[in-house]
Amino acid sequence: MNILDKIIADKRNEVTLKKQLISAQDLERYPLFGYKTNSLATALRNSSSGIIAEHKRRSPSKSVINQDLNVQDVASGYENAGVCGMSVLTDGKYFGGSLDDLILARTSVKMPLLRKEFIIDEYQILEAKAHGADVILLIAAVLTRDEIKAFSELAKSLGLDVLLEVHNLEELEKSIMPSLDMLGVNNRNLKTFEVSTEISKQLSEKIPNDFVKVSESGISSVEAIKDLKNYGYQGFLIGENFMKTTDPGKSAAQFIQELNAL
Ligand SMILES: O=C(O)c1ccccc1NCC(=O)[C@H](O)[C@H](O)COP(=O)(O)O
Repeated sequence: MNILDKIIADKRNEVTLKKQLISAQDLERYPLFGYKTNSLATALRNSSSGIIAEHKRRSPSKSVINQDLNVQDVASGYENAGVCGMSVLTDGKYFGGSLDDLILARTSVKMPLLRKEFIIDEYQILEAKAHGADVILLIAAVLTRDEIKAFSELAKSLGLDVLLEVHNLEELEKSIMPSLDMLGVNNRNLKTFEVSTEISKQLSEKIPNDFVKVSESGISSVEAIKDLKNYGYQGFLIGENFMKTTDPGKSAAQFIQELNAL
């Protein structure tokens, strides 16, 4: 069983339990459910840097990255640095995140927030909305085309943007549909955990121009971004490179300064 299969098996149990505790109707009564969302896709189209900075305490590939920081400080630091949006990992078991992190980030910043989660049920989309997200992630590797369609249409009806993530051409070809806003190529091989932006480059010409192209994972240099921009990428999801430092906001600010100077 690869890591994604393990995460999804645990997630199915987690969602079943959560649904018994809080109903979908209850989620719709949460104060943040009515929050007016901001489009990440629009922010990326209008940005020169295109950075989506992630809050990531730990991961299956790196174990502990940084457990000492306050999510509100990280969020404010990223916003002050001028990133386009923030990704907040809400999985607890594998990434040390939570929905509380999402709420805390929401109360600290106005920029678009991505709920970075392994979504396998419409319930989690309502949860994302109820906890202040602007964007959800859908992972093609763990969803059927019918699920991608139903989940993305639900998200759009709630005013959420949808980032669809793929790892290969097969996943990309099965997923393309108008209810998606951004197509993300994940550079991390989930079998070996190796990262290479080559896959983003290879798939770039297969992604129709109607979607904002996002390259995800393993990005640690401004040169890599310059290179990816030549392949049409407008969004760059960066976690570990900022989170491994004592001040992720400051690291993001320096990174953006370097990028602008290229
Ligand atoms: O990061 C992992 O080890 C990982 C393992 C299994 C599934 C997903 C995983 N990461 C989620 C992400 O997509 C990344 O956190 C995100 O793209 C940022 O990546 P990085 O800049 O390399 O931290």
